[in-house]
This record gives sequence, structure tokens and C-alpha cells, in this order.
Amino acid sequence: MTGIVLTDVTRIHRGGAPAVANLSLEIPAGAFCVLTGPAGSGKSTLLRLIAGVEPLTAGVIEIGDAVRQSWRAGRDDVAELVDPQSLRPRRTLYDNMSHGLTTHGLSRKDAQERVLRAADDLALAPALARRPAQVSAGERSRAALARAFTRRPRALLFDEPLANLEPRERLALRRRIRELHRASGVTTVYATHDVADALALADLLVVMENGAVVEAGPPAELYDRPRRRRAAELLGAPPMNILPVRANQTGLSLEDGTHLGGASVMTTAVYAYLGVRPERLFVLDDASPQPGAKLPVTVEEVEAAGADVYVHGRVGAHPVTARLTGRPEIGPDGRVVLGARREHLHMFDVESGERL
Ligand SMILES: Nc1ncnc2c1ncn2[C@@H]1O[C@H](COP(=O)(O)OP(=O)(O)OP(=O)(O)O)[C@@H](O)[C@H]1O
Repeated sequence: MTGIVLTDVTRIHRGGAPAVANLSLEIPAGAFCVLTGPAGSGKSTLLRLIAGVEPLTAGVIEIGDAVRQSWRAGRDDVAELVDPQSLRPRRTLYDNMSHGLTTHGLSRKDAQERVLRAADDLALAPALARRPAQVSAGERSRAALARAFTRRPRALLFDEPLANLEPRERLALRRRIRELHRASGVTTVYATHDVADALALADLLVVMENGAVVEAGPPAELYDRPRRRRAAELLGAPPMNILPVRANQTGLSLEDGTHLGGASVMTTAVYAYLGVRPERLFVLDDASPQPGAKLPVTVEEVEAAGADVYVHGRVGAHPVTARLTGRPEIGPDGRVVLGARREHLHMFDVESGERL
């Protein structure tokens, strides 16, 4: 197995701002690394640079002994970009999957065995004789995935492979990708803006913005204890609520004096940003656990979306969103008091954005 080491990687398109800027990252051998971040943050560009289909402006990408630099193109059989668009339209799925295997030294029989095994693994057998235009979007995605696996590259690269699939198929293929990764152990880099996919798949999660890494680490750490305010905001849908507060021994309050609760998380007085994820808020009543903070919310909108109910409103002048499991009872004054447990409160430095 081979890891991927990126050192000061930069890609500048002609006349543009850097799509990837001085980015360094070490992806251990066999890891499932997920790149996430908003549109335009550089995820696809980074994948294309690793795949070698786009040239580097500066920096080095090492995939084992295969080294890519701006002045030296790397080998193109090292990292495989899984892309349904690149299936050849005039060939059957079988031919698409077997193409190139025999020229890379496999016997016809071994190539056939490999293709049939991959087709079995991805439930593609009935569609093998058809062309890409004659199968569903899900089958095309699975065919691209099967083709990549048959080639046994050192690294597999995915760019939003679930984007155009219906929800049930999405979940099934997401699980399959994870299982195939576990079975093959091939180092994988996967780009998505979907937070749930990112958290479900990653061993190493990389939050990107403006072509740079905001924060990287195990997904549970980034979700539960983000080190940076920006990473906390980017890794959440809806994003983490952020309120500017004064915290001292008596508790937390907003600049207009609104008291947010008695249980302070700080021992000395500081001005900070309080962060709380929408899904960690609950309606405060007699049965609620002891809250670390209370938010008196003036409700502006309630969206009932199946199992989730989104409550949008304001605390003082600041917007707040809660994701609840039931419709809250809203008082005649249009208010509801929400709570969050102390362990679900995050404090960030006002200037640096670092976790306090
Ligand atoms: N061929 C190109 N020429 C000029 N600029 C480009 C080109 N490709 C990408 N960019 C710019 O580079 C930046 C990063 O784009 P990239 O597609 O890598 O982001 P992304 O995170 O994958 O976005 P998305 O989630 O929308 O796919 C963007 O500002 C984009 O406009």
C-alpha cells in the first residue's frame, strides 16, 4: 500500500487566483481521505493534480516512488480518477472495464476474471453487454467504480460520485464504496460537499476553503472538538451557530446583556465566540437535562422536514437555527427557550478563531 504526500502544492489557472495554494498534506497508506468544503474550495483541482490530469504550478506530489512536479509529469497509471463521464460511449460496460487490462500484461482469462468479479461485487452483471447511454446513472457510477477497481491502482480518487443518484441508491453505493475500500485497502481520496457523506466515509477528513486546508483530522474530532471556528462552520449543514459572547464565572451573555445561562465554561472573563451545532439544541422544559447555555430564541420560521424540524430565529440580533426532532411549542410572544449541554458548547477566540 502507498500513501500520498503533498508538499506546498499550488495550482494557478491562467489569469486566476490560486485554485490550490501552498497545500501540504500527508495521506497515510490505506487511508480513506475525504476532502470537503464549499463550491470552489479546490477539491476537484486537488484530485486532478493527484491524478496527473492537470499540471502543478508548484510543489510536489509523491505517491510512493511516483513523483509529480511542475517540471516533470508523473506516471498516469498510479492514481485513478473514478469518473462516469469518462466511460467510452461506443463500448459496452464490459469493454470499458476490460480495456487496457491486457495491454498492462494480464492474460485475457485473468482480465475476464477480474472484470466479472468487479461486476459481481457491484451488481453489474446484467448490464455488462450494454453501453453507458443504455444504463441508469447509478449503473454508470458503479461501472466507473468497477473499472477503477479492476485496474488496481495505488490510489483511487473520487469526485462527488454520489451527486446524481437518488437517495436510496446513494446510501447503498456509499456503503459499497466503504466496503470495497476496506477489502482492497487502496488509499482513497474522495471529494464531496455533503457533510453526512464526509463524516460517514472518512478516516481522515480535510476541510478546505480557498484552495487551502482549514483543518484536517479524524472526523469525530473535527465534528465534536473542531480546533478552528471556520472548520466548525464549514463542517455542518446547517452550519454551527456562532454567537459573540462575554463569558465569565457567572455565565455567558450577549453584548446587549441577554444572559445565556449560569453555567460558565470559562473561569476568567473573556470575549469569545460561542459555537453550538443546530442538532445539539433542544427545547428547554422540566424534563430537559441541565443546560450549559440557554438561548431565548425569537422564532421567525419553522420548517417541518420529515423527521427533522428546523427552527430559524434570532437570539438578540444574531441568527440561530435549531434542528429538533419534534415541533416545538412556541410561546404567545413568539419565543422558545432552547438549551444545549455544556459538552456541546464550543468557545473560539475572537481574533484567531482558535478553540479556547
Ligand atoms: N479550468 C479552469 N480555469 C480557471 N479557473 C478554474 C478552472 N478550474 C477551476 N477553476 C477555479 O479554481 C477554483 C477551485 O475550483 P474547484 O473546481 O477545484 O473547486 P471545488 O471545491 O471542486 O468546487 P465544486 O464543489 O464546485 O466542484 C475555483 O475558483 C474555480 O473557479
